[in-house]
Amino acid sequence: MTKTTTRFGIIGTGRITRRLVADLQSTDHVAVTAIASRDAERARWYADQYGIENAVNGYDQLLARDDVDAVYVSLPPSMHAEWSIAAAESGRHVLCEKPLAMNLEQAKQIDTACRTHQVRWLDATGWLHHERSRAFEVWLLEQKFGKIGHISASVSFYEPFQSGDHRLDRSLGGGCLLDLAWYAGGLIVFASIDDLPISVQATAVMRGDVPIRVTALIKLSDDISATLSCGYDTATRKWFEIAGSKSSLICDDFTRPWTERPTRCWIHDSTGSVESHTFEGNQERNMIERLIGDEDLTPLHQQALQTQALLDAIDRSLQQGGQSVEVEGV
Ligand SMILES: NC(=O)C1=CN([C@@H]2O[C@H](COP(=O)(O)OP(=O)(O)OC[C@H]3O[C@@H](n4cnc5c(N)ncnc54)[C@H](OP(=O)(O)O)[C@@H]3O)[C@@H](O)[C@H]2O)C=CC1
Ligand SMILES: O=C1CO[C@H](CO)[C@@H](O)[C@@H]1O
Repeated sequence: MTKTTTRFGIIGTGRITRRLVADLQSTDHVAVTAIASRDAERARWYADQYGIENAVNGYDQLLARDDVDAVYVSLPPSMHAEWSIAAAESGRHVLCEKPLAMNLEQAKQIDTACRTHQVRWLDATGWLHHERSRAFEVWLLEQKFGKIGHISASVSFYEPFQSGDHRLDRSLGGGCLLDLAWYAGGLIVFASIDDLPISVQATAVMRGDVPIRVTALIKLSDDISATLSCGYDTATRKWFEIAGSKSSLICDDFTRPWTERPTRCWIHDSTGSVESHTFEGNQERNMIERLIGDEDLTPLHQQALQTQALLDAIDRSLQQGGQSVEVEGV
């Protein structure tokens, strides 16, 4: 894409839309021209509230407009594939909320539709685009921590759900597996470099048919293991650790949703020395810039598909009573 303005249309008016709209509007070469809701009055309210020129009644009506170059799909997970594919088929670039889809098959369909229609896509997984993640990547590639033995990722928020919250509705993609393990699983995939997850054993705490805590033991190779734990039942926890033969990286704030405050990580070695690093930046703006830029996004697409494959395997293990299952290669 050139440095002309990319005009975004937003589909959905949920909680996260309120946050991302500001990041879209404050990114250079981006304008938000329209927002669509299932409800005309809600679209009007959002448009007025956030200074968006056009309020659109119905998602398909947004795709029929000629002032939209890219679509931000901000809907419950069960609707991500349908509307991302529809956006791609109408020639629009796609920024789809996390989790990319309900499963790997749908995720691949989104990727294929975007390739076929030659549009760019990203899932809106902010942490991947933080300055800190770039530093982690460099450290991993230069083997700063020595030989990796274990990776641990944990994401929890205590959720006193409002009734009707889509996160408690399985048919809409509710539950912490898709919602929160997307973050933790993504981190494990990100940190594993060439040793992608190969098998998984998982257990869950359920509320009705929806997992509200998921814990998984993941094998990356014969000598690398990972643990993942996510839930709605404990206070906020966003923990990530990469333990290597020389040192361990510890980060206690890795998803950093919705704030621009500085974030830290620590590297502990076996002599007891601790190195501290502080990072700043707006991960969401970085993400939007990458989407509208001309960088090859294939590695980020692979990361998303591999994360989705890991979540599929965790789900299969849960359905099989916690048995060890293989992770499909992507
Ligand atoms: N990147 C991040 O940091 C975050 C990402 N998310 C992700 O964003 C997505 C949306 O989450 P969130 O904003 O919390 O969701 P909300 O439930 O607050 O909003 C979802 C929106 O989707 C639309 N919608 C369409 N059909 C339905 C339906 N059947 N039930 C409920 N809503 C429907 C509604 O908009 P309308 O009726 O106006 O059309 C609604 O406002 C999820 O995939 C979630 O995982 C969430 C929080 C943080
Ligand atoms: O991605 C997310 C970040 O935090 C929320 C907790 O309030 C999650 O439920 C959400 O989907």
